[in-house]
Amino acid sequence: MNEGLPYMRPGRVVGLLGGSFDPAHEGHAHISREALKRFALDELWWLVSPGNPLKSRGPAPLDQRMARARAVMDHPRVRISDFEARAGTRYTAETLQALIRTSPGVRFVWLMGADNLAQLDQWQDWRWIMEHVPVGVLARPGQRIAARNAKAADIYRQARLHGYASRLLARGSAPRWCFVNVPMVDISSSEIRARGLWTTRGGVGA
Ligand SMILES: Nc1ncnc2c1ncn2[C@@H]1O[C@H](COP(=O)(O)OP(=O)(O)OP(=O)(O)O)[C@@H](O)[C@H]1O
Ligand SMILES: O=C(O)c1ccc[n+]([C@@H]2O[C@H](COP(=O)([O-])O)[C@@H](O)[C@H]2O)c1
Repeated sequence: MNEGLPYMRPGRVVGLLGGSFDPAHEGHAHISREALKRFALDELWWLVSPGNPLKSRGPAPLDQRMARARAVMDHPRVRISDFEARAGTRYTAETLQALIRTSPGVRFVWLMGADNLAQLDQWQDWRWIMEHVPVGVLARPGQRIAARNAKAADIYRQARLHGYASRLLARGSAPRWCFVNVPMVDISSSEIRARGLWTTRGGVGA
């Protein structure tokens, strides 16, 4: 049972971009295209979260966030998935365990923007994540210093792969992570919400 995700042959490399996507925007699409190239991914799956465990405010309804995500990211190698809601997982470590169980032999890479690297040490079982899944981090405006000072980056400094070798990220075993300095797109979901372009009940604002 793969909870709605496609069958992937063992050995294929799948990047996972988890997020609230409340709403999805061009920044997500941009880092996805960059990640496909920079980390030599075969596919990339957006995991539209039922809700970030660290955020107190609940996001817009999942079906509306999924619909917006599909409209923003139309790419033959990117899939938009509600795997976490289907599998009943919320924490990333649990989600990764479920994915590894359902897709044996597939090489997963966890992807995130630099802001999330700075907070990674607050995630549930974050060391398990680092020890089991390679992590690709993409530059985000204003987050360079926070990412550089991240506790996770310091603890796992020996496991860091240089940006120029990013295409090898999934070719070795964890712990292994890589920060890539991609061109940056300065946009966030919170800014879109603040401008009233996405209502808290979902959908495009009036
Ligand atoms: N403009 C961007 N540049 C780089 N990474 C980004 C960008 N926007 C989002 N990301 C990354 O995409 C993932 C999902 O992001 P998320 O859905 O939380 O969007 P967000 O814009 O960060 O939302 P919010 O403003 O509500 O925190 C996270 O890993 C985040 O770091
Ligand atoms: O597992 C955790 O403890 C955890 C804590 C915070 C965030 N995450 C995940 O990080 C991803 C980005 O979250 P967000 O809300 O910043 O888009 C999303 O997949 C979340 O489920 C996971």
